[in-house]
Amino acid sequence: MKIREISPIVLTSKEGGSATWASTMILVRVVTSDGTTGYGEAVPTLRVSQVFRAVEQVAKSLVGKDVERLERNYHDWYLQDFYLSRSFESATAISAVDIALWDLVGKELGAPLHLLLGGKFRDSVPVYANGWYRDCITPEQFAERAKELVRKGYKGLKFDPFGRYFDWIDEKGLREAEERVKAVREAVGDEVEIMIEHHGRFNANSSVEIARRLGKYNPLFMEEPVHHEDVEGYRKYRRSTNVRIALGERLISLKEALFYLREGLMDVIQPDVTNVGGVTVARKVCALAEAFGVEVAFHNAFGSVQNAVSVQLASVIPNLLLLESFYDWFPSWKRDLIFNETVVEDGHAKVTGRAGIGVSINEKLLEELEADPKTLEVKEEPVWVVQGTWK
Ligand SMILES: O=C(O)C(=O)C[C@H](O)[C@H](O)CO
Ligand SMILES: [Mg+2]
Repeated sequence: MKIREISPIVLTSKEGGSATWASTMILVRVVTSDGTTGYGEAVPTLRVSQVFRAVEQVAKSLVGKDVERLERNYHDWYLQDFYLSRSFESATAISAVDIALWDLVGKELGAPLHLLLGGKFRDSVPVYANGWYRDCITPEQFAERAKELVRKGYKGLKFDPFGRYFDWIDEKGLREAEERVKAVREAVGDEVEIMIEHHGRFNANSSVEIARRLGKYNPLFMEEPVHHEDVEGYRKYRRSTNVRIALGERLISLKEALFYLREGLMDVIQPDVTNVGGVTVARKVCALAEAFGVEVAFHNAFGSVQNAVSVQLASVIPNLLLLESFYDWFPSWKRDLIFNETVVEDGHAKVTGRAGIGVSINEKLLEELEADPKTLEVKEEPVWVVQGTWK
């Protein structure tokens, strides 16, 4: 099949998500010469209109090419884009197109993604919850909400207890964070995994102090404790703490993943299929991580197409730790968009057998939700915030 058209589509709705960025999805639709349609998803937390334009740029290099030549298509994008390939917008654009191409190959062969990738290693995917603590401020509110998750069957939950602090944190911030983490730990007991999200926003001194205060609550991992590009900071954090480190949601290429793996800076890698280079690159990152003895916990925070693909990828790799899931905290339109096909039951996501990415798209709803990208710039809040915690 030939690629006939590649179109970016921005979706939003009045029903907001756990933050401004979570109220939007950027889809990419690829239509082939025989009229088949495939879908991918790009990162919505950035400059939405620039991502939109970046997808149009990818279309210039791939329209007319063979759908099935997945590696070759990624290479042809790099050939055209290599001078700017460090651009996050460009990486998320090719990632979204790559996902749509895998969707199309699966539809052409009548095979779900997990079969194209070598078959299921597990029949369902263990997930942890994120996005659940919107408007939780006090330790009691965090604890109450955490108990609700356990009642729903979740065995892992992640949260950012640091409110508005950025780069450094003072005693007041440390105390508030510790009270929240302590309350959650006491609410869920020792059997439930808790993960501490830092959103890559602290300097190493602050993060080391945070680890000293919160390590006693046995977090499964400390996520992005320092700024992503602060390699010396990560080295200092690594030699100064004994907690497990997770990072990876900002990785935008295989070579960048290799750099962090070779430095030994993480115990858990969190590639995001919508920015690391799609399925084509995500599966290579997982294999590389396996060789380094690093476990995978895909970043999975945006929309229901990304979620569907991440469930498929998580079902096939041997070194999966857990898959992140906002699924139960999506605005309902995100679940309706894929006919709610990837429900979470008892802390596990179902692995569907539908051809391609494993879900179908509600085209009627898609038309209703389509928005003008220029109207969706995230203005007032930092992108890490979960609604209501930004006080
Ligand atoms: O889900 C995570 O791990 C996140 O860090 C969520 C982020 O706030 C989201 O991806 C926006 O950057
Ligand atoms: Mg994160």
